[in-house]
Amino acid sequence: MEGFDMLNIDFTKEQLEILNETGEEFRPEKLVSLFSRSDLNTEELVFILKASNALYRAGSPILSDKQYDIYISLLRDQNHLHPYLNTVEPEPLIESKTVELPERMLSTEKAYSLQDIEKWVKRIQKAAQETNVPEEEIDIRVTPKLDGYAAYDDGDTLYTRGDGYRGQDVTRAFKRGLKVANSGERGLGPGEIVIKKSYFTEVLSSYFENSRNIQAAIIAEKKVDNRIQKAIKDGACVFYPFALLKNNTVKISVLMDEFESIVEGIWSSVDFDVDGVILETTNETIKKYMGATRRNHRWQIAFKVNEESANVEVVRVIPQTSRTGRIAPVAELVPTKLSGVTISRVTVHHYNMVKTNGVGAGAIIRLVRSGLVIPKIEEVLTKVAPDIPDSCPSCGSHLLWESDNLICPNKIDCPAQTENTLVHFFKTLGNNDGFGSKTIEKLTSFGVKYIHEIYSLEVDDFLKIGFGEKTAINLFNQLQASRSIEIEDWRFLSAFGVSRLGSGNCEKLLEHHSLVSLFELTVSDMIQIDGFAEISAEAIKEGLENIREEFFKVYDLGFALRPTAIENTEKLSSPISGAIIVFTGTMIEGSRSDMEKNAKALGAKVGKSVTSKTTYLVTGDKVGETKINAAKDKGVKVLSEQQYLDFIR
Ligand SMILES: NC(=O)c1ccc[n+]([C@@H]2O[C@H](COP(=O)([O-])OP(=O)(O)OC[C@H]3O[C@@H](n4cnc5c(N)ncnc54)[C@H](O)[C@@H]3O)[C@@H](O)[C@H]2O)c1
Ligand SMILES: [Zn+2]
Repeated sequence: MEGFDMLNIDFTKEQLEILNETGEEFRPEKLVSLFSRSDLNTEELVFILKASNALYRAGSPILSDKQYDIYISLLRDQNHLHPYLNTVEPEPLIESKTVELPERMLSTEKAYSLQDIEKWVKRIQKAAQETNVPEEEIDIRVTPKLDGYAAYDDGDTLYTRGDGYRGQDVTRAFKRGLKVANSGERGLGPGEIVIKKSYFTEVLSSYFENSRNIQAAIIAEKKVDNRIQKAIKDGACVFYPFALLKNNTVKISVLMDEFESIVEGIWSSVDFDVDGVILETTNETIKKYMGATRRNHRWQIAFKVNEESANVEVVRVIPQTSRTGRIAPVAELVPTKLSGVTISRVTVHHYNMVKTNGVGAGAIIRLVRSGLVIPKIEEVLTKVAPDIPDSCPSCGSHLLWESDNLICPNKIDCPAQTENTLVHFFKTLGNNDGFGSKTIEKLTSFGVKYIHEIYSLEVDDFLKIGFGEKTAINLFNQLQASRSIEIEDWRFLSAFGVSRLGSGNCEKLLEHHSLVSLFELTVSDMIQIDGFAEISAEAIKEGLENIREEFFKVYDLGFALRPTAIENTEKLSSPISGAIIVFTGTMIEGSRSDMEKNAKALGAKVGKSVTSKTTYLVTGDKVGETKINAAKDKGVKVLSEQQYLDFIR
């Protein structure tokens, strides 16, 4: 059967113990015999699933996720109503007592291919049609799927997911010093307990086999190991609420076109174990309409990939000078097939890696490709003495080390840097054709160095440089088009390729300041804006200073720039801006979720339950005296729905 040939059926001592402890009759010999068969009946499939789940939850999986999910789909084919498919796979109990969860916690539907995602997108679009939601209003939020221990924080109690309805009280984890990621507050609902990958590798990996063992220890009743206690104190273990996750939210119409780069970006956006990405629509009407099965939300899906790896020989490592002068080491490989495509080159992180890991001709590396993601070097199996260049392959300048990187310091006339900067400009604008690396190479060989010089070229000039007549006219027309077709001002700015000014940061800055005024910002202006730390603000300021002259030469040519909307000032001037509000009880004038959304739009934060940090408790109908008094005791101001509405109006 496909996907099962690499199955490891030697049980470890730990796995045998786990199977034993479940108290069920999961005999290892029976499992082994079932694993080798492809004609399983329903009962046998469920046996495999239950036993594998027990091993997986205890931190010692016997199957890969893909293999497990194949068994799930076999069971679904035989009986899609089977109870095992309609529940959340249970976690082992840490102690016997369970408590009801404040909100149901579900599993997710899985997709392993683009086709699966396309089908899901179609279902969302259908739901949108049926509820009269225009296509442009469907946003898809993409977040990393954290591979930790699922938990729920209502502000007072921390719960495990349990069976999705009832979990266990593990508030003790917070008492042990566990923090909420991103210095977030308590009460943000569902999330995962996770451990920083880098910390695990550097500090814990010689003592613990995997991070799952540690996650389990953080919430366990028994005393925590000193190393784990230190990891908690160091902030390496955190509870990460999904609400705080870095996300990429895109219109549904562009999702499939940009799928690879979105997945790649999100997959590597956190320093935690990630086993996929979560896609979900954020439109409340659609969410409500689609609802959930007993196992998963229909408006959410997890994209997972099957990882493949191969040991590959390096032919040589070629240095390539990038736009910023960084020398990128590119390893040429003996062509190797991996997840269906032939791979013949892979980028090594930086030259320090080449040096310390001995990547050079003859080295053997382990190459991993996770589904669509670009392959990467997982490990260097056989090191060799590497070749470290000392001069720039493009301009011959003497290279300098700057932390992990080799840098060509020749900012002014290194052809590679010039070419890549120009290519980057036109590629980022994205509203023109023809200025790819071949054209740019030709132009620079004639001494063109700057963007504004390209814009001064006439048809005649292109002819003189050696372009054919048709191409010359086309290039000239494309230049005009690139100025008259409207583009967002953040895109225009990011086209200049200032380090740390990718499109995201450009947009964030432009939400607070106009394009031209960015050049006058001080570091302290910049760090007022959410997401800018001092170091990046300094780098951005320096970067802007470096492009100032060229930027204004280009800007003055007149582009059709669409300004980014400046952040809503209504938000900042509203009476509840910055307040933390909890809504409770049945509201009369509108639904509670609408009120919560409105409060957020007015700049407030909405909490799930009252803590000493809460500013207001807004009470609807039928709220008990005890609840109100408890809030007052915590110093929280209590408002009735009407008082609250008067207050914000
Ligand atoms: N290898 C095995 O033997 C084995 C056994 C059992 C289960 N599994 C794997 O686990 C899956 C089912 O387990 P599950 O239900 O615990 O997990 P899941 O893979 O279905 O994921 C659902 C969970 O993802 C979490 N999550 C992480 N990041 C999130 C984000 N950004 N947004 C929303 N939710 C996020 C949530 O806690 C949610 O409960 C199986 O499909 C299989 O892949 C493997
Ligand atoms: Zn150079």
